[in-house]
Amino acid sequence: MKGAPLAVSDLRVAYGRRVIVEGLNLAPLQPGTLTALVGPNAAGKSTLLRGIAGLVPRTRGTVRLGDRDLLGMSIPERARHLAYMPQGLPGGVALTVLETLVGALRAVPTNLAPDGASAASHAIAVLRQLGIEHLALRYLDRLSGGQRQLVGLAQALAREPEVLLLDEPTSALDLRHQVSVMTLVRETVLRAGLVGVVVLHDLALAARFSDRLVALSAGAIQADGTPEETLTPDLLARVYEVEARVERCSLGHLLVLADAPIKGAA
Ligand SMILES: Nc1ncnc2c1ncn2[C@@H]1O[C@H](COP(=O)(O)OP(=O)(O)OP(=O)(O)O)[C@@H](O)[C@H]1O
Repeated sequence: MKGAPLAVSDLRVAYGRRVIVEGLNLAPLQPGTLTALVGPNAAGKSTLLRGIAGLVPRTRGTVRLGDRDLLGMSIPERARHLAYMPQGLPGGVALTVLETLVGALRAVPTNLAPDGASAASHAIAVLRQLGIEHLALRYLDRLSGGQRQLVGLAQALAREPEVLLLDEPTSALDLRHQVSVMTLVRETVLRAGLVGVVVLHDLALAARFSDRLVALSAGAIQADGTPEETLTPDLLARVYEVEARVERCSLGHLLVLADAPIKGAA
């Protein structure tokens, strides 16, 4: 079990002069919990995730893991603590899935994979967990969108970092894989005591698998609480500009039913 909280304070993330997130504070994200980040298109969810990951130049504010300053670290040092899965894997990579994973593991050695042979067997084990070990020797740029997304997730999970940041890990997946991937992410976060943050558009998935649900719009936090606290018709009207109902299915999971866009909203 690992275990330091992640605290974000007074964060400012900008692309050149275009400020997307300003003065953002997040109450500490606890180890062993999964937080879903939701909000409309262009709300700033990916930007916030990239800012926390230290991937946007000149990001200001503090991102602390326990008493360690993540933004003040060098990139390799930060990579020992944090894994970030972007929305899409870069294209044009003439490597097999296994080579990609072993390369990622060898770039930041951990005690999970201290040498080449153990990196390969650990990589295969992670592929197996995701049900994609049959893709190990396939070339990355010849995979389907969903298969590539699963490989991206395998890369992020393989290192079992203390902080796991996933940007829309299920957007290209079919129903079965959406549920299996979110189950695996949640189990990994709980078992290894990781701080997990996942950007999701599917509010039912977000509600079902997260402990905490943060809603963002215009680069600012609009609600932050348990899924039940955050997902209210009022919040959905304010943030998504939609008339919606929040109900429970026969298994007790929250469902969001969007009825109509609110007239006059953009
Ligand atoms: N590299 C970039 N350079 C300049 N502006 C950017 C860049 N990336 C994103 N933006 C802008 O930042 C704003 C927030 O984008 P971001 O991708 O963070 O939103 P998001 O909430 O993740 O959206 P979506 O749900 O559509 O993926 C948008 O207005 C977008 O146009």
